[in-house]
Formats: sequence, C-alpha cells, structure tokens
Amino acid sequence: MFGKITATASYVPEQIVTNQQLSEIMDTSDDWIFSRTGIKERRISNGENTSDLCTNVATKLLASRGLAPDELDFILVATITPDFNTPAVACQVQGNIGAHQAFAFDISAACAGFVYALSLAEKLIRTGSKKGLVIGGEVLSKVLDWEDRSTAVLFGDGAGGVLLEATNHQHLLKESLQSDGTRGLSLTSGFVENKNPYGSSSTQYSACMQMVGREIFDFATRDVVQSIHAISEHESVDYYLLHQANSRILDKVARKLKVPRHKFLQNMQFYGNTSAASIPILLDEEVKRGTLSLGSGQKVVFSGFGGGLAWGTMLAAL
Ligand SMILES: O=C(O)C1CCN(c2ccc(-c3cc(CO)ccc3Cl)cn2)CC1
Repeated sequence: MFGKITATASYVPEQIVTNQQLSEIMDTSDDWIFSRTGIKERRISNGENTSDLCTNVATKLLASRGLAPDELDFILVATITPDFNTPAVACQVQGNIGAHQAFAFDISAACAGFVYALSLAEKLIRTGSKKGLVIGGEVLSKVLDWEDRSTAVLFGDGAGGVLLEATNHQHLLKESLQSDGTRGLSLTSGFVENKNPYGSSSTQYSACMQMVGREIFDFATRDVVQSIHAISEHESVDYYLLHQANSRILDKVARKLKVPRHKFLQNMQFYGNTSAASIPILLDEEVKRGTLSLGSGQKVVFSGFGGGLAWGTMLAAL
C-alpha cells in the first residue's frame, strides 16, 4: 500500500501583526521588510500554544473526511516550538481529539520537518498503517528575540497538515532527505543552559532564535536547488511548494532551475516564515482556492529547508 493525501487543513492565530506595527517597536520599516523578504504581515499568537494550533488542524482534517478520531493509526507533528519537551505535541493532540488507537510523536527537522514527517508517514502506511495525520505547527513568536530586528521580522505562528490514507497507487513518487550538522550553528533556537549545582553553567548559546542569514540564504540557493533539480528533472511539474522563508529565494531558485516563477506558489506575504508549518499552510490554501486539487494527479514538488541544517524534497502526484 501507498500513502495518499486525502485532506488538507490549516489554522493560524487570529492576531495579525503588520510590518508597520513592528516598525513601531523596533528599528525597521515596512519597505525594508517587504523589499528584502516579501513579507507584509504575520500571525502572532495571543494565548495559543503549538498544541492548540495543531489540535485545530487535526479537528479540521477529521471533519473534512467525516472520520472518527479512533480511526487514526498515527499522528506525526513536525515542530521546533513544542509546548513541552515532553509530552510531545503529537501526544497532546492525540489526547485532545481522543484518537485512542493512534501512536503519536514529534519530529524536529525545523523547516524541513513537514517533508521529513510526510516521508516517514508514507513508510508507516507501506508497513501496515491505514490512516494518519501529518501536521507542521509552530509558535515561533515565543522563541524570537523581539529586540533583534534581523530575526523578529521574519517569522510567524501557524499550523497546517494533511490526512494520509492507504491506497493501491503510489502518489508520493520521489524523495530526498538530507542533513548537514557541520553547518548547524548557522540557525539555532532553544538552547537550554545547564544550571546544575555540580557543573559550571556556561551560557554558550541563546534560547532565542539566532540565524546567520547569509549562510542560510546561500544554503537555500545552492544545496536546496540541487535537491529540487535531482527530484524534478525529466518530470513535468505543475507547481512547486517551497518553504516560505523569503520571496527572493523563490525568485533565485526559479531562475536557477529555469522554471517560470508563477509555478512557485507563495503566501509568505501574509504569514512570514512559519518553519515546519509553511508548506502545509500553503498547500491547504492553494487547495481551498482551487489552484491544486486532491485526486487530480497534478504533479507538485514539496521542498523544506532550514535548521539542522536539514532539507527535504518530495515529488507527489495529488
Ligand atoms: O536581505 C537581508 O538583509 C536579509 C538577509 C537574510 N534573510 C533571510 C535569510 C535566510 C532566510 C531563511 C530562513 C530559514 C529558516 O526557516 C530557511 C531558509 C531561509 Cl532562505 C530568510 N531570510 C532575510 C533578509
């Protein structure tokens, strides 16, 4: 059996924070942010944590297919901003929706997390699971340094996901999952200082998101382009759904691959960079607006890339 995406859903916090509003609390401007990133606004949680966003997505996915929670075999959540180290967000979701038969765990692969999780979910289907949820969810606003304009303006909160069901035909056609830990310190978040009474507590790194933008930008336009080229050469791809980090990345990747820019779907102007949530939010929005249609056979490429470093690219027939 193979995995097929049979439903999509997304959920973002209600509160919108515009570039203009950010310019009122830090030394930045709407012009700078939009010209350098393509971002106009982002959703910022007001009291909701990652498990809340992901629970909303899970509830929507079940409702869209009329499934009972107990029909689920697994729940995977890709996130770098869990409510807790334990319990996993996936377990919180499992408890919240009453999916008593599902096993659940989180995947930490940063902005590649959704593609990594989708790849793993397909393996679960191939080895006997019948139905499961694959969710990317983040509340990045809780790990940002709101006095660091180089990062605070880039990120937002949100969640998106898919229902993956067993079928006789293969839909997830090709994949490439890669990592490079030697460049991991280019993008860090959530370092925990050890303050035990028997050790010297050295604050090596920050608990807040820190990024060497140039290195990540170069990574995205080199390694990721190679990954997408390898997966999509000799294929007729209808649309590319890349991690929504920066519109200039999409411009450069389209140019390098010699693919028309309009094939690179984009919504980071409204959400900023939502890490593992960016691809499933984009997928759900484009399904809801009719650009993409589940069951149509449309060929799409998913590609997520970021902290780890980790990058994952997948060719799918919807
Ligand atoms: O133009 C400028 O000065 C700045 C230069 C730095 N910029 C960056 C740099 C890197 C990213 C980024 C982040 C992740 C992590 O999810 C993944 C992929 C990318 Cl490409 C986003 N923006 C913003 C504009």
